[in-house]
Amino acid sequence: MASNMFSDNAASAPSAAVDKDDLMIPLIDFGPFFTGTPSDKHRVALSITKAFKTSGFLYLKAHGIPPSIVSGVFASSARFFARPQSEKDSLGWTTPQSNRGYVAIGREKLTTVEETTGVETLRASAPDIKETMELGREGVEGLPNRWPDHLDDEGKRFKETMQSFFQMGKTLHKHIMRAIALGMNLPEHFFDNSVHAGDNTLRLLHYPAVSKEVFKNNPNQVRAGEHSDYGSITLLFQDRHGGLQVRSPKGTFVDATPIADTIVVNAGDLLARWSNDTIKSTRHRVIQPPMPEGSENDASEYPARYSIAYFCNPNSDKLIEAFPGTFGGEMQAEKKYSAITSGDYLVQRLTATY
Ligand SMILES: O=C(O)CCC(=O)C(=O)O
Ligand SMILES: [Fe+2]
Repeated sequence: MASNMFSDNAASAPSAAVDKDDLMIPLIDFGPFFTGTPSDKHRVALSITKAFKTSGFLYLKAHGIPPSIVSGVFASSARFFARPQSEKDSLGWTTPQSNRGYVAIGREKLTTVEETTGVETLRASAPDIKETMELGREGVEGLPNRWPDHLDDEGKRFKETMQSFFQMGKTLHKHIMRAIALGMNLPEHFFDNSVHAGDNTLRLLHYPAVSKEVFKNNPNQVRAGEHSDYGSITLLFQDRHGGLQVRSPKGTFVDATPIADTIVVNAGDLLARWSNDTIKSTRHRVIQPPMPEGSENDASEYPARYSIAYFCNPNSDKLIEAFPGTFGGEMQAEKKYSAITSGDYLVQRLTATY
């Protein structure tokens, strides 16, 4: 019956988490992808793929990582950043090839400027006000993680917590890639062998409390500069303070306000390239959070913010070139990019920003 069909569709349609200046970011329930009928699964896959093709961003709930695990990772991250600076510096990030270790405030400048000289100028005028800890896949020859486990018991627990969370992110990446495969009319397991290594980066971020003066005195000041992500997809866990903004088709920046127990998922440049630009990698940035109404407005500082960005990547040795259905055919679309391995591409991009 037509009316039933209509109400079924209406009930299952994703709601808009953000809808401003032609930027629509849906909130998608991933649950039915795991437990629903094949048609539920297909419907979820299509809404995920549609979001990646339009805004490049979505919010995901029922993604399979329990909220208690996420809060444990946030707490462990906060304790890590509260360590003395000398301890953190002893675990410092070294090379783009490794991309592992602690990155102090001002070291990385996220930007859209591809040339290193431009990055240098920006870094000098308005460095990102953030510190990060980058954690990679374990067991890669010559590229060890910089764990604090030799420091104390807390350091040992940090290592266990992050290793276990790393595996959860890897699994979620696989499931989202399966949704994309279905949504792009490919076999569900099409990407499995391209992402199974888990060459991902778990980045813990801490944006320290900052005096309001800092932003007032420098209009270019941000917490993290405008950029797009480099890999396949990013799983972003935010705390309750906002500040993340996504660039709209109109060129404005629109708040991606935190929604409890959801993650923000966005497509990265490698997925855009892999999909022959049918999927969008959208620019975003982090600014000072909007201040809540009331007494906090009088505070002289913006509060600290923590986030967790789990950058998913194809296997390092995977040759990335347009996948089937995104070139040729009726649209007569050309392959827009030459093939490059995921590992080489990421090193190129990281070299430009550090
Ligand atoms: O902290 C955030 O909310 C976003 C961080 C981010 O975009 C990044 O590290 O690539
Ligand atoms: Fe990002």
